[in-house]
Amino acid sequence: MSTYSRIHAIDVHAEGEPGRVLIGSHLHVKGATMAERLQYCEKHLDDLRRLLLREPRGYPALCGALVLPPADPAADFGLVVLEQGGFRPMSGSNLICAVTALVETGAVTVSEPVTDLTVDTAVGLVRVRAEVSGGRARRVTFANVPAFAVALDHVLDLPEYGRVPVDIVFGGQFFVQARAADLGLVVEPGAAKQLARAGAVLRTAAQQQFPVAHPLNPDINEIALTMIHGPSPTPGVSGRNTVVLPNGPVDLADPATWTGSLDRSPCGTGTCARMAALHARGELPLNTPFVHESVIGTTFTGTLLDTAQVGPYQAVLPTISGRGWITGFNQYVLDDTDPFPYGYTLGDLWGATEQER
Ligand SMILES: O=C(O)[C@H]1NCC[C@@H]1O
Repeated sequence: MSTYSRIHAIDVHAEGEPGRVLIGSHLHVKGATMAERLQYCEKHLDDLRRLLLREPRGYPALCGALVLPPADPAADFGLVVLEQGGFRPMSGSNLICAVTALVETGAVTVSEPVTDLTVDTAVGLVRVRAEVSGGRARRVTFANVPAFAVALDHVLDLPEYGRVPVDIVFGGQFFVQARAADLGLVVEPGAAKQLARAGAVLRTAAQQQFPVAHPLNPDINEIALTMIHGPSPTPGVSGRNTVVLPNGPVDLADPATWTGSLDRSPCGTGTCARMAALHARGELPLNTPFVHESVIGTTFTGTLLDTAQVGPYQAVLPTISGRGWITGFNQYVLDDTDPFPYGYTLGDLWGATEQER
């Protein structure tokens, strides 16, 4: 007789970006701090991440949010983010997905018209304000951890694209950010494949050519994502961007591996990082709304509230505001006879084929 493991998840999207939210998972994630718990997930829960995000249960654009008890008693819950590239300390869209799921299922104490929450993450506490009416989270605004520019206009050497100036910036994760025009691209849905391709090259080259480490948490030391940005023709919008998430290993010598998946949302951590770069250039003052549009036309609104110091870096304190919608209440199953307990990827949709059993 075969047996099943069952995993309950609430599927949500934040301005188009899907996040599979795990609440009450009963996972014993060990660690005195969220930074230690993130490391525990990396060491012990990667099978679960792959099972949920890959085929046949997941798809390349899918992310996830693991809701945990907070390590800091000042917080309401702890958050560890699951992406195709690995576990992550923070994510704007996934935080909005988690808050939407928690509020709308009554898993946190909800008050209308505003529910205030504090989220414990591996990079610090994040204060959240959810606008709630009729039991629904209509809008989620969060005050992110400090964002800062590590380098502006650093020139990367890229195969095919040549020498391209980039910003290396932190907004809850480390980003390499480049202008679309410098890659011969525009940020439009019709260019999705070319944007994903360029994003994969930029991230891999940045990882090889520009080591990073967060001054307060040196274990956060990976350029996780690429942002490609440009102007927007939409009235009232400050700029358009897409973030490229890896969904398989990339080899700069093998163009067949230059793939990834585009963030369907305007990317919360990426927008914070982008605002930090603009502020460092004197192009975005404090208290000025920055409306960032995704490749599918959804928006997050960011604002810089103040400045701060993070180790040697001049930082800014950003807020991001956006909306989430529940798309499903699901129970995923792993049968112990299933030949793919870690899921799998196939090169038609993904960066690489991986069918480890
Ligand atoms: O909003 C964000 O921050 C993210 N969306 C998917 C990739 C990033 O984590």
